[in-house]
Amino acid sequence: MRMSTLRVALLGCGVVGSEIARQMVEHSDDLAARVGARLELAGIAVRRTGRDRAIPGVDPEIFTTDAAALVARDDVDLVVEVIGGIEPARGLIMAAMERGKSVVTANKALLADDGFALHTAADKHGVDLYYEAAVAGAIPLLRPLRESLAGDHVTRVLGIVNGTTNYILDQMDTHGSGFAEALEEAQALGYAEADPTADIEGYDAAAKAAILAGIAFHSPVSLADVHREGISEVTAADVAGAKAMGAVVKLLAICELAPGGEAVGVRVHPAMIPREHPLAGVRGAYNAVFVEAASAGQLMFYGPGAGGTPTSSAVLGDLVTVARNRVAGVTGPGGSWYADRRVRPMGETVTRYHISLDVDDRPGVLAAVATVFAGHGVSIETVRQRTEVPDGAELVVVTHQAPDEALSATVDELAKLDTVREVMSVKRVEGE
Ligand SMILES: NC(=O)C1=CN([C@@H]2O[C@H](COP(=O)(O)OP(=O)(O)OC[C@H]3O[C@@H](n4cnc5c(N)ncnc54)[C@H](O)[C@@H]3O)[C@@H](O)[C@H]2O)C=CC1
Ligand SMILES: N[C@@H](CC=O)C(=O)O
Ligand code: NA
Repeated sequence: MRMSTLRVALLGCGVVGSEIARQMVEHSDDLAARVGARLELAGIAVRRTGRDRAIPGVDPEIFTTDAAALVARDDVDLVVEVIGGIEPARGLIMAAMERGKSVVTANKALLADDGFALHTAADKHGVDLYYEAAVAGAIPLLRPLRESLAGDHVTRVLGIVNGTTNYILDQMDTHGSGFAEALEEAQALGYAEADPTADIEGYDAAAKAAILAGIAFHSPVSLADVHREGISEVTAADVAGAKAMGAVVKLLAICELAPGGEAVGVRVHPAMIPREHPLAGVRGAYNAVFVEAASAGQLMFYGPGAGGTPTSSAVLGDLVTVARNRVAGVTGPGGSWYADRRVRPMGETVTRYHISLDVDDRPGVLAAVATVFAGHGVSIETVRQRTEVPDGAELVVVTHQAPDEALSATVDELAKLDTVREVMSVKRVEGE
């Protein structure tokens, strides 16, 4: 009996798309055996044809600049979207689903912006929408959360989910590299988004945090709900200051269920973590995510979070899954947002601070500083004074846990003290 064929439209042929096409050709027999049908590239939508599009085994005639026409073709069964961004990706995915085609995408920006509507459309049209590559690249994370942990109660997801910023911070920590130089290397290696602002300013990690929180806590969370700070203001002095206290600076995504479960907190910001913490050892563009669940306890997922080849692994895994479902005439689990939880403002988050102050070196300064902390109910864990600062001193204060709003009000008031010449750096401390 002849094996049937499923025809795939590939939208986008950049870092990730070209790798998907290459592997679909190279591993076509294995993929067919796993799916129970051949996966054939029906067309590849690109922004411009005529460039050197040679992918061995791919007919140059299948490249097209008309993505909408490709998606609408009757001989296309499945659609893979790796263009990125909001439009035209959203319109193309919606059009595909309306025509009964299952979709695989790596597009975290879109999922964080409109995941609820996209899932609603997928359910309505009886198709699959899979996006494992959208969070933490190659690492299987969304499927374990949606499927393997569907019977457990997830309370916290914490991790490093942006390869570019981890690469930059790691280069700054290990080699003392400058920010710009490390960013250029990350772009050359294909880790960074087309517009690196998305990585550097934390938008990429925030989109991933929104997706993770929505799945983990069964409640819709969008990018706008995420408290976001990037790494563009992390200085060599911050990295050195962290080193001096046996810590390392990482950009963390933290999604947590508030006690009682009525609210969720979702935040992305640079934080100091102790060097002995497992996340401190995550180097280069690698990602790592801790998931804490009531019955499972602590789980850690680790691996390559960016780059064309690793990301293609997650996309092809999803493609095999939706193709198998298509062969079996079923769809996989859809969105699960039955719990309508409030998104807690950042001020309610309980955290710790590392604050570095440039102060006058004279009697009463420490007492004045301590009074400000006490006035906001913030307890100090350690104070260290360094006297290398010209005509003054550097006070480094590490706090106990306190609400973020009390900590930021403390910093605002410290900045107004006559004896404080400058608040040099403020970093949250996590992982203890
Ligand atoms: N590069 C990475 O490490 C990872 C990327 N992703 C996601 O994968 C997606 C693709 O990323 P990359 O391949 O890195 O980006 P890319 O910028 O290398 O590729 C996107 C391609 O789409 C093309 N394109 C733009 N508009 C188009 C249109 N209207 N029709 C057809 N083609 C069009 C561009 O010319 C470009 O070649 C994005 O959503 C990204 O966030 C996800 C995980 C990791
Ligand atoms: N730009 C992203 C790519 C993967 O999502 C990153 O650096 O992690
Ligand atoms: Na993933």
